[in-house]
Amino acid sequence: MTTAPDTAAIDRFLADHLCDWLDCRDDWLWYSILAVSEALREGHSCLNLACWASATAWATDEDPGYRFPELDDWLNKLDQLPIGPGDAAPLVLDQQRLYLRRYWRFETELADSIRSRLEPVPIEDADTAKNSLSRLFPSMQDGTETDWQAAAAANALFQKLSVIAGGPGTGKTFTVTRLLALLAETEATGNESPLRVRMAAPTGKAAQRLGESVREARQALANAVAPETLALIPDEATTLHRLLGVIPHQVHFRHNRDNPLALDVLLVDEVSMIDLPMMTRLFRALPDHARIILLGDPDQLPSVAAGSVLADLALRPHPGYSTQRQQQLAQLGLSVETGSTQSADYLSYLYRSRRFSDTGGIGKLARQVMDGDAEGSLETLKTEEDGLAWIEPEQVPAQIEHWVSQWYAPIAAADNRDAAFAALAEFRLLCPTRVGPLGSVALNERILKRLNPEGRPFYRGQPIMVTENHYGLGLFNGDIGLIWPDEDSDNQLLAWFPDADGYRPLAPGRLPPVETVYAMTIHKTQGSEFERVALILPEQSHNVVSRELLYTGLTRARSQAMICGRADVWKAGVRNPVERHSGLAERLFAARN
Ligand SMILES: Nc1ncnc2c1ncn2[C@@H]1O[C@H](COP(=O)(O)OP(=O)(O)OP(=O)(O)O)[C@@H](O)[C@H]1O
Repeated sequence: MTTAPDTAAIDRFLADHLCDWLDCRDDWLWYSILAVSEALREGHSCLNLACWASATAWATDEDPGYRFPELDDWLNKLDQLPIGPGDAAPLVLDQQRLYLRRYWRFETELADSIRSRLEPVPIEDADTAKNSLSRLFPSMQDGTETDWQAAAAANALFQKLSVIAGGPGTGKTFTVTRLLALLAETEATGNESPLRVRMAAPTGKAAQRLGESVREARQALANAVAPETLALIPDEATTLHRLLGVIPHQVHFRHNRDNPLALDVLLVDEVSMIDLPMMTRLFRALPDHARIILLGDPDQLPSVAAGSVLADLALRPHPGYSTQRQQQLAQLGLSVETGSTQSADYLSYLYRSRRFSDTGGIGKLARQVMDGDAEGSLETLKTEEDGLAWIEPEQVPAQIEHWVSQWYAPIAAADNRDAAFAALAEFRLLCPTRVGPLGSVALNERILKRLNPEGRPFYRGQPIMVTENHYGLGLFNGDIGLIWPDEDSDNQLLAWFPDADGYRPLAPGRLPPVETVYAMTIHKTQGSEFERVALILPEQSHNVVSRELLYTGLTRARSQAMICGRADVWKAGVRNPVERHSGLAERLFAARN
C-alpha cells in the first residue's frame, strides 16, 4: 500500500463520504474504506480482510501508520453496520471480503451469468460431430496420447461457455478456427438460418492479430471443409468496445440485456486483458441462446483495471472433466479420463507450444519464470540457450545504440510501406515501466535524439502509438501505426494504421494524442508479437516487475528474447507473483463442487 501522504484525495473523500453515510466516523472504518479504494486501484475486486487483519499500513518515517484490527474483531465491527449484500449501502461485506457495492454487483452478476451458461448443451447428432471432428483434427487418430486440441474443440460442442487456455503458440487460434467449422457443420444440421459468428478482442491490435490468425487457419481448411461452412467463419475481429457499441461519454454500451448482440457464437481472444466490469457488460449483452468461447493465457498479466476473470476461471491444474463429459467425449472418439472428483467441464487447456520447444530457449525460460524458479531461469538466460541472451547493465547503453542502428534506423530506409511495417515488427524494446532512467519515456527520448535530431513532429518511418481512445476515428489507446509517405498520391506524410483491409491512412493533424514508440511498456504489448524483443529491467527492484510481467514480456518474442539488467532485479521479479483478490472463483465453484 502507499504511504499516508500519497493516499489519493479521492480515496479520502470517499472514506469521509461513506463514513457519513454509515453514520460511523471511527478510524477503523475510515481506514477500511481507504484500503478498499487502494485495493481496487491495485486491481483487486475487493479488500480481502484476512490479508490486512492486524497489519500496519501507510507507515512512514514521520507517521506510524494505521494498524488494522484482528480479523474477528474487524468482522464483528463490520457486522454491526448495515453493509450486508441485501442492504443498500455503497459498501458490502461478503464473507471476509469488503467491496464497493458497484464491484460486488459486477462480481455477483458475472458469476450468475457464467453459472447460467454452465449447463451442458446436448448435441443432436453425435455421428456427424465425430466425423467432422476426425476430419478437422486428423492427428486425433495418431498415437495413444490425448489430442488436447481436438478435446478442447469437442468439449466446447457441449458448452455454452468454454474457456480454452494455453500459452503462446499452443494453437488456440488453430483449434478455435476448427471449432467454428465444427459448430457450423453440426449446428447446421437442424438449423435453417446460418450460424452468426462474431470475433472480438480487448484491443485493436489483438483484434487485428486474431483476424489474421483465423484467416490463415481458415485457408488451411480449404480442402477439409465445404466453402459454405468456411464462409461462416468471420474474416475480421473487432474490439470489444466496437462490438458492444460505445455511446460517447457514457460507461454503458448500446448492446446490453435489453438490446442483445445479434449473434449465435462469440469468440473472444486475449481474455486475460479483460477486467471485471467489461466482462460483466459483455455477458450482459449476450443473447441467452448464444455460445461464448473465451481464449487466453492465464499466466499473462491480469487486466489493468480491477479483476482477474481469466485466472479465476482457468483453474490450475485442470480439476478434470465430469464423468458425464468423459463419456460424451469418448462417444466422439476422445479419451480424457481424469479420475478426479471435481470437474470444470467448461475449461480446456492446450499444453504444447508449437512456437517454442519445451526444452530450450524461450519456452523453457517461460516455464521457469512461471514456476518461480529464480536461480534456474537466470542460469538458462546466462547460458544463452537458443533464442535467449542476457545483457549486463554496463553493456545496455551500447547495446541500445547497436539495436537502433540494426533495427530502427532501417525502418525509414525501407523501400515501401509494407517493408517499413515488416521492419517495425522485427524488434521492440520493452520496459516494465514508463518512468525512470530505463523506462519507456526516457528510452524513446534517447532514441529520438538519434533518429530525429531536428525534433520534427512527424517523420518518415516514425512508429506511433495512440494514447487516448478516439471512437469517431476508431482509434484506441495502444493502437500502433507508422508515419509514411502516401506512395499512391503526392508522397504527403500520413499516419497508417493496419486494419483488416490493409492500412488505413489519416492525416497526422487529425490524430488523437500519440507518442513515438520505439520502446514500450510490457502492459501495452499484450496481444502483440515481435520477431525479437529486448526487455530492459529497471536499475532497482520494483514491485511492478512481477513474474507475470516478465513472462508476458519474454513471450512477446517469436524467435529471440534478450533480457538486460541486474541479476537481483530479474530474480526478485521471478519471485514476485501478481496476486489479485476476487470472490469470483469462490462464488462459482463453492456452489458447484
Ligand atoms: N495441430 C497443429 N498442427 C500443425 N500446426 C499447428 C497445430 N496447432 C498449431 N499449429 C501452428 O502453430 C502456430 C501457432 O498456433 P496458433 O496461432 O493457433 O497459436 P495461439 O495459441 O493462438 O498463439 P498466440 O495466441 O500466442 O498467438 C500456427 O502457425 C499454427 O498454424
